Amino acid sequence: MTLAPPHPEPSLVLERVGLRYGRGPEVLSDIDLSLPRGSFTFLTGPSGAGKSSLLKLCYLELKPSRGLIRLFGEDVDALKSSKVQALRRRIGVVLQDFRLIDHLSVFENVALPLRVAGESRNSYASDVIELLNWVGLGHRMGALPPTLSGGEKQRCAIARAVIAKPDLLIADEPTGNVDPEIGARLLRLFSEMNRMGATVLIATHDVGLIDHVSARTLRLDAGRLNAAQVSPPTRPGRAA
Ligand SMILES: Nc1ncnc2c1ncn2[C@@H]1O[C@H](COP(=O)(O)OP(=O)(O)OP(=O)(O)O)[C@@H](O)[C@H]1O
Repeated sequence: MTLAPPHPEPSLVLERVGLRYGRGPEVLSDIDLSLPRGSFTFLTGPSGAGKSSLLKLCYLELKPSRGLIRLFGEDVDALKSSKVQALRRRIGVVLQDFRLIDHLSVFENVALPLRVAGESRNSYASDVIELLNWVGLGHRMGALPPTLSGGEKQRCAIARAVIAKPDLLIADEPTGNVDPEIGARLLRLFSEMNRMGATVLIATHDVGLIDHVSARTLRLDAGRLNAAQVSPPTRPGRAA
């Protein structure tokens, strides 16, 4: 029998991280952040505080100007780029600009992480269809992204982020373009991923979202992270 280590390595650790764009001022300063494995964290803060920039550091789209990032126990700075790419494939990401591939259908966009992982269409088709039905895109499976509404693009991006059951799920305003009912449904999806073991980090202005799940909430103000607090759900049970 193999016993789990008493203190498993956090999914992500940032130590004294700072970020500046080019020669501009530091937009993030002295960020200390640890995401324990299987944790659920919300990131809030006013527009321009640096939430999107911090998420981009977390999924290694940006390099910090100073400080250290450890992802899944690995010091990112010391890794070869092939290893960095392998670590990034363990992250599901939902970005504000969605980054869907315009010439691939909704189905193909969502299936892409599985295709890249070498799975055959036969093995994943029913999972992709089930997930698309769950996010309310069952009727748009053959559509190309440029023909989708903002909310449909967002749901497609979320489905793509979760289809491969990532170890770490990072989402930037994932309910920004949908009505409250669909927002609650999407939050259920994130909660379910978390229940299955994924570490979840969501940046949001949506206080309603935060109120519906028991999670740690971090606040960014002018590029600095404030002490954590745990927000119990205002309603009993898990996500709405
Ligand atoms: N590519 C870039 N080049 C230069 N400055 C940038 C770039 N991206 C963001 N910034 C600056 O970094 C700061 C933080 O921006 P960021 O988008 O991370 O904030 P945010 O909290 O996500 O804002 P919002 O809630 O409006 O999305 C802002 O001052 C912004 O102007």
